[in-house]
Amino acid sequence: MELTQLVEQIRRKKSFLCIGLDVDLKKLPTHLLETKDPVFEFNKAIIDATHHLAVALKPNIAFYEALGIKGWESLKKTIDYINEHYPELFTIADAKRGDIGNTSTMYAKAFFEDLNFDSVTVAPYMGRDSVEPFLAFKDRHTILLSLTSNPGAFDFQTKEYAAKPLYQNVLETSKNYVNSENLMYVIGATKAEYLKDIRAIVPESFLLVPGVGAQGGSLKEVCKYGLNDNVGLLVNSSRGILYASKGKDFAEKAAEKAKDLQLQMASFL
Ligand SMILES: O=c1ccn([C@@H]2O[C@H](COP(=O)(O)O)[C@@H](O)[C@H]2O)c(=O)[nH]1
Repeated sequence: MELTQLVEQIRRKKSFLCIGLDVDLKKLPTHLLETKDPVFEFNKAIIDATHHLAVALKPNIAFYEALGIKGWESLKKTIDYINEHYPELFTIADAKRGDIGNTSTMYAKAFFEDLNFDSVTVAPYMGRDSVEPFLAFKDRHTILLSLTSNPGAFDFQTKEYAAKPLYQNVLETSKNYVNSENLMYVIGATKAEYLKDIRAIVPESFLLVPGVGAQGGSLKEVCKYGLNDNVGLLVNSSRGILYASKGKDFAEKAAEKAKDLQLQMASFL
C-alpha cells in the first residue's frame, strides 16, 4: 500500500488506530473454542466489527507460531481474509525479524510474498545488510525497532553509542539505507517524552506506536510531538481492545473500546 493511500484512509476515518491481533486461546470466549479454528473465528469477528474504526491491523506473529502449524494456518486465513474483504487496511506482521542478508531475504519473502503483508517489523541490531533485503521490496514497508515500549528498552536503546543514544543512531544511520523512504519506526507510547527528539531526526516518517492501553502509554502525550503534517502515527492497542468481554458480545465490546480510541484520535486531527 502507498503511504498516500494510508494517509487518505486516516483522514477519511479520522483514525490512526492499529488493532493488534494478539490472540491468546486462554482469553477467548469459550463458545469459540468449540469451532474448528477459534483463532480465525475470533479475528474475523473482531475485524468485521472494527474495520471502520481502524486503519491498520497488526497480528503479532509469536501468538500464531506458539500454536504450531495450526497457528500458521490461522494467520494465513486471517491475512487472506483482510486482503480480500478489507484491502484498504494496512497490515503489519509484527515479527521482529532480521538476520544476515540471505536469511533476511527469506524472512522478507515469507511476509511479503507468501503471506502478502504490507509491512513487517524488523530488529536493527545486525545493521544495514540485515535490513536492506526487506527494503528491496519497494512496494512494502519495513518498520524498524528504534525505542521500544518495554522497560528493558533502557538496557541498551537509551545508552550512548558514538556520543548519542542508541535509538538515535538507529534513526540516523537507517536514513542512509537503500530505499529508506520505505522505512517506518517503532516507538513505544511509554516513551512519549522522547518524541520531540525523535521527530527532529525523522520528521516525515510514519511511527508505529504500541503501548497505549494495557502498557499505560498516553495517547495525548504521543500526539503532542508525534503527529506530523501527514499524521505520521499508527497507534496500536491489542489487549485493551481484544479482550473487553469473554462473552458472546466480545466483538461488540471490542468495537466499543476501538471507538473510544478513535474518538480520542479524531480530536487530535
Ligand atoms: O516496543 C514494542 C514493540 C512491539 N510491541 C507489541 O505491540 C503489542 C502491544 O500489545 P498491548 O496488548 O496493547 O500491550 C504486542 O504485540 C507487543 O509485542 C510492543 O508492545 N512494544
